[in-house]
Amino acid sequence: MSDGQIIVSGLTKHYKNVRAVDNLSFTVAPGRVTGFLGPNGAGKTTTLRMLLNLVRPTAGVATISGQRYADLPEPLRHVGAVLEASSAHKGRTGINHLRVICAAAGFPRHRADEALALVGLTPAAKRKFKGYSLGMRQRLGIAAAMLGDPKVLVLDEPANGLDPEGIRWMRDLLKTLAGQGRTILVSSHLLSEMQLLADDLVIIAAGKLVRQGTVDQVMDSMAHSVQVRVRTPQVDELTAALVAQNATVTPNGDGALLVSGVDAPAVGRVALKAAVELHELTVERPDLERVFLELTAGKAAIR
Ligand SMILES: Nc1ncnc2c1ncn2[C@@H]1O[C@H](COP(=O)(O)OP(=O)(O)OP(=O)(O)O)[C@@H](O)[C@H]1O
Repeated sequence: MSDGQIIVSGLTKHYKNVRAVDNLSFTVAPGRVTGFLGPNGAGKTTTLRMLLNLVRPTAGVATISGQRYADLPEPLRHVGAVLEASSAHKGRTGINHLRVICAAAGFPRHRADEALALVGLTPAAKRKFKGYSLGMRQRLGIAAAMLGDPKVLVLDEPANGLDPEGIRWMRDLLKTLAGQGRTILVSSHLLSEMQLLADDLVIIAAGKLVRQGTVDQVMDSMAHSVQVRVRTPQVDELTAALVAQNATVTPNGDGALLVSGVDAPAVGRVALKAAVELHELTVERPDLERVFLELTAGKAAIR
């Protein structure tokens, strides 16, 4: 029951004419930060809402630690969720907002202080919510989700509105929580964010799974776009030798060559065999932004 694994299996949600989520299956492991990534309208929020029993699936099932959310004996102690920017009674202080939730959920009152400290809001404990910045509201939302000390944390676009320092803070917090063995599932439509935040990625487009794996695996799955950057004083000899091995060679304009179709060791071997001197041999990995665009292109029609 406490393993914290999330399993999404054949999950489907149809609204009138829209297949918001379409036979989606993936797993989320405990002890890791999983980025749930997709362009706007891909179906992320709908998926998270089905996971949390807020939307009824048309088909399929989502379980947390082997049970549907609705069947978890103490859901708030098992799963914390931040689905949109935290809202609270405007005149209430941050600490009182959390104490009210503790009282309603039956959590000990001291959890409010602990959760506020966890998100670094202790100095603003007695300030009213209406004076909180968007970043502070996001932090308060996470504090509220953590009140039950949950094994699983689900966050929908938590970095929205955060400045770079706020995003850094969020990354450190989520990595710490994952390091404690918790399952962290965090959605975003922004790649740059996920590149910083996530260990694993689940990428969806138009309600369907596009890729799942570690950040590195997802990158490697796009191996055809990996290029080898090479520099040599014998450009013509090396180009001819590589082309003979079916590699594609493109001058980079700065004196270097970009080679695709063969990996870096192969370029080294070809150069050695052709007695070509190398001054540089590096792997140019595509950035996640490019991978993401390639993966979701054409599937992410604006809906
Ligand atoms: N209650 C609803 N009724 C009808 N269509 C809906 C409803 N909720 C979502 N949709 C549609 O389902 C699709 C997926 O929406 P969803 O909000 O899950 O995507 P998302 O990936 O979270 O996108 P965003 O990042 O823009 O929030 C969209 O086309 C959306 O318009």
